[in-house]
Amino acid sequence: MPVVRALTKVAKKALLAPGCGCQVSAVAVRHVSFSPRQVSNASDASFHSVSFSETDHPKVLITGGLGQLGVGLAKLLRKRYGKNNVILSDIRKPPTHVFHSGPFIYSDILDYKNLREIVVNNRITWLVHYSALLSAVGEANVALARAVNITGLHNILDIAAEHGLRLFVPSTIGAFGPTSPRNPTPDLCVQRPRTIYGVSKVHAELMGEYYHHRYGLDFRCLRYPGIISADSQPGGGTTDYAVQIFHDAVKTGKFECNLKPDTRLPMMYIDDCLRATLEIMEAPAETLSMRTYNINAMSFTPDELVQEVQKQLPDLQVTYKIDPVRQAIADSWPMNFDDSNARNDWSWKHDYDLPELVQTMLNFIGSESQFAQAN
Ligand SMILES: NC(=O)C1=CN([C@@H]2O[C@H](COP(=O)(O)OP(=O)(O)OC[C@H]3O[C@@H](n4cnc5c(N)ncnc54)[C@H](O)[C@@H]3O)[C@@H](O)[C@H]2O)C=CC1
Ligand SMILES: CC(=O)[C@H](N)C(=O)O
Repeated sequence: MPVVRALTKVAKKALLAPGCGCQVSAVAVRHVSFSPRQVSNASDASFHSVSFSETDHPKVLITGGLGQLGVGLAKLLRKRYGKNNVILSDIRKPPTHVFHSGPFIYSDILDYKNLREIVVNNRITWLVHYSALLSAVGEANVALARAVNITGLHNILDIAAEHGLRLFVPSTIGAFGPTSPRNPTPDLCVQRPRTIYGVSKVHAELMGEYYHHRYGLDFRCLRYPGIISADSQPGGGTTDYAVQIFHDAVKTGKFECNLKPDTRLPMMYIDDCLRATLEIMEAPAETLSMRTYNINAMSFTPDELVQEVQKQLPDLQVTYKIDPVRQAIADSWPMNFDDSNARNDWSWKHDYDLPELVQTMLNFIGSESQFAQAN
């Protein structure tokens, strides 16, 4: 598969480069007057939150923008800030409609110099860091997940701190583990995830908060539940079944589920997720009592989802063939997410519960499939 080959090549390059972290450090120290790696004591901390004036539009860069979430986020942000103020980037080739919908640029987050050029040349003020390997693909390629999710994040943090960017990095329900309280899971509790994905996301939360306190980096982070979208495909996670069921139900009337029928996980419709992202990015700093928030909308099991879909498509046939890797991951994740801090601090509120989600997904995929048949 070309994408997998490209990713593996990138990872090998990063991992085999002599002291790949040190190379980045050398670049930062040589060319930048202020670098987190140069600041020797807290009183010198001199990275101030964006010189961005609230009356100006931000200039946004989205990394890993061709995955499940990036294209939708770019569409939302472009509507608000103008088409040319939001740049999508990825290491993959964009489909034609994405390429023509606004600025797209190649960016490998493991290439620090290239990242810095993009930020400088485009006068970026906000960075949304979406590049990652998700939970299931991460377990299948730990070395690559470590490079992209951890080394890549280090590059992003340094670039954001050096250039005074507002930085958004999503975390996940996967940042919790079997020893966390699971029903519900609060913002602050034991976090001992058992996947490289989860470990890298806890690392991202802690590093972002550290850079915020140490260097004044304007770091903002939401822990997303499993995200469900109709017009973009998930990238290899544990919650992917909750997207696939809609496509299979409409196209074949049959669905094989890879999680047990009673596996309960927090989930959210993509529109709520993207709106939450916009809201946390726009929230005045003084409303944020924390820098990493849980957000939630609903929580369901495969069995409950099937029952809701069958209200619309009663002939849907469902079988279960459990994937042991995904099942073990799901069994260690939150069942319900406590997002009361987000609701109190910056008035987070979801719009979609399970019935609206199912109706919206079936309407979208159904009309798309009718259109395809007619053409
Ligand atoms: N989709 C979901 O259900 C959830 C997503 N998130 C987080 O949201 C973010 C976006 O998620 P998705 O869009 O679903 O992910 P995805 O897996 O669909 O897309 C990730 C993108 O990162 C790109 N990428 C990989 N290596 C790269 C590199 N070296 N340089 C630049 N780009 C690279 C890939 O080409 C891909 O387009 C991720 O950080 C993920 O952890 C968190 C919780 C739930
Ligand atoms: C919840 C997530 O972070 C993602 N969808 C995954 O299942 O890995």
